[in-house]
Amino acid sequence: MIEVRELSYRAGRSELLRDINFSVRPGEMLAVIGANGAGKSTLLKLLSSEISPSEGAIYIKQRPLQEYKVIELARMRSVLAQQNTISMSFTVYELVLMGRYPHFENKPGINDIEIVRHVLNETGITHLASREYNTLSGGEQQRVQLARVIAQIADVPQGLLLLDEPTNGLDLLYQQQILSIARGMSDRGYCVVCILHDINFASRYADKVLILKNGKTIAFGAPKEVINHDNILNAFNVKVEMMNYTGLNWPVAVPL
Ligand SMILES: Nc1ncnc2c1ncn2[C@@H]1O[C@H](COP(=O)(O)OP(=O)(O)OP(=O)(O)O)[C@@H](O)[C@H]1O
Repeated sequence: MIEVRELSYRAGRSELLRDINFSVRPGEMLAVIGANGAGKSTLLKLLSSEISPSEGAIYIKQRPLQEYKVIELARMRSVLAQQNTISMSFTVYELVLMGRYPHFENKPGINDIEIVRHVLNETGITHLASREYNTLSGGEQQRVQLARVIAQIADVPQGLLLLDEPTNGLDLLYQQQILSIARGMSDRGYCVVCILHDINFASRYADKVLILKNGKTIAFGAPKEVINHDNILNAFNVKVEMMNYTGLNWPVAVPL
C-alpha cells in the first residue's frame, strides 16, 4: 500500500535522506528507528506530503502520492506530528471531532459523533472530553492528538496512519496502550508507520523495522532479522546484548 522507491531529500546542500526503499502492506506496522538526526521525521514529512522528494517516488495504493488531491488524502491518511501546538482554545471533544472534518460539510453526522465517542473511550480520555485542551498535561495532550488522528480514519478500511514518536511524554502504561491501539489498527488492515525511540517497542509491536543512520538505510526487515547487536551498534553507537525470554516472540535488546 505504501511503496517508497529511491527516495532522497535535500535541504540546501545537506542531504537529509538518500536512496530510501521500502514497502508497507495493509495490515502491517512499520517502525522507523535511528539516532537523533538520522532522518526519521524527514521521512515522515515526505510520507505526509509536508515536503516533496528531491528524487525518487512515494506510491500509495500503486498511485504516485503527488497525484492525490488534498481532500482524498485527508480522508484516508492521518498524521500525528511531533509538535502539536494549539493556540486557540478548544475542548478535548472539539479537538477530536476535528479529525472528522474531512468527512462532513457543515454538521457532523451520527456516524462522526459515534466515532468520536468510541475513540475517546478507546484512548481512555472520555473523562477529559469537556476539559480545555491547553489545560491538560503533556501526556494527556498527546493522547488527545492520537485520538484525533485515529478518529480521522476510523471508518476507512486500509487507511494510512503516520505517527511521529506517539509515545512521547507518555508514562509506561500509556506508551503500551497507544502502541497496542496502533498495532490493533494494523491488525484490522491499516498501514501504520511509526517513529519510535524505544528499540524494544519497535521489536515487540512492529512487523517491519527500518533503521536509519545519517539519512541512509542500515537495515530493513522483520524485527528478528534486523534488531541485532551489530545493527544497533552501527545505528546508535551503543553495545547491546540480545536476550531470549521464554514466551516472548520478539528480540529484546539490553544496553550494556
Ligand atoms: N530544513 C532543514 N535544513 C537543513 N537541515 C535540516 C532541515 N531539516 C532537518 N535538518 C537536519 O536533518 C537531520 C535529520 O532531521 P530529522 O528531524 O529528520 O531527524 P530525526 O531522525 O527525526 O531526529 P530526532 O530523533 O532528533 O527527532 C538533522 O540533522 C536535522 O538537523
